[in-house]
Amino acid sequence: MGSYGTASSQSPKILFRQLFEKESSTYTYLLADVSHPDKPAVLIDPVDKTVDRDLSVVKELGLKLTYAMNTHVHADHVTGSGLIKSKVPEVKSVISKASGAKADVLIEHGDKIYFGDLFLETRATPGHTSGCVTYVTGDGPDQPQPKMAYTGDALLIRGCGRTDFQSGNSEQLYKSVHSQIFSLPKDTYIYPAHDYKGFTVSTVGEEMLYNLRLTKDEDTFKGIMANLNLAYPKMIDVAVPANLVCGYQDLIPKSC
Ligand SMILES: N[C@@H](CCC(=O)N[C@@H](CCS)C(=O)NCC(=O)O)C(=O)O
Ligand SMILES: [Fe+2]
Repeated sequence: MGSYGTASSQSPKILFRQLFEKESSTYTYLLADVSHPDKPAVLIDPVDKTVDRDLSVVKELGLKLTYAMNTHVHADHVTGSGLIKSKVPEVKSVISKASGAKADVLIEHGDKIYFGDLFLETRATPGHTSGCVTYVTGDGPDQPQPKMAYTGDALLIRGCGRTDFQSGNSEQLYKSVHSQIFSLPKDTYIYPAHDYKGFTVSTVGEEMLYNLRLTKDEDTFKGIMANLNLAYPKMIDVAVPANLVCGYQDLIPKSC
């Protein structure tokens, strides 16, 4: 298991911002350790179209962006990671090794990404795509309470990511959510990568009771997922190839 980034001896204080990109209904999350002298920050699931907005917030709050992280290879929008790296070269891109995508840091289950004295722990949650991960704020007395889980498209509020492309597998998704997300403390906040109904946040306990798909038994869940009949995302043919190389590769001088 790997740990990326450095820790200091200050006691950490988390800054949290939930940002929205309306065309793809994507949430981007900005987290920082504001008690650390450098105020190191991470962005989870940035979108190319809103990179300038996100970097303005980072600047206005006096943060030092260190990682641009993705929960998976998105099919409906182009990640902002590549564009961010072209504008702030010291930022490192992060995605799972299992995604097959390029990035500076390829993480696996159990790996930790540190920003100041805070960290996000990686939980492999495949099923929507084979490389999906959930990032969970660190456990332990010096880590923020209550906990937060950035679930990408594995678990949406009252729903979940579809399983009909990018090696999606409903049986795998069911197991991922039950073993890796529903096993977290019930007061853990759930922050998904998308919402199409106006929700912003949920909790593990709430989803265990009210999720319209994951509260069912496995066979019923598989039946629901096989009959969603959703149109393919409009940008899939552009977004997936671009996201496999971390976004807009042509703007980036060297590696992704
Ligand atoms: N209409 C959108 C695509 C909507 C969509 O397919 N969303 C995905 C998540 C992004 S890959 C999904 O899993 N949805 C599950 C659901 O139940 O809606 C577009 O054209 O971009
Ligand atoms: Fe997705």
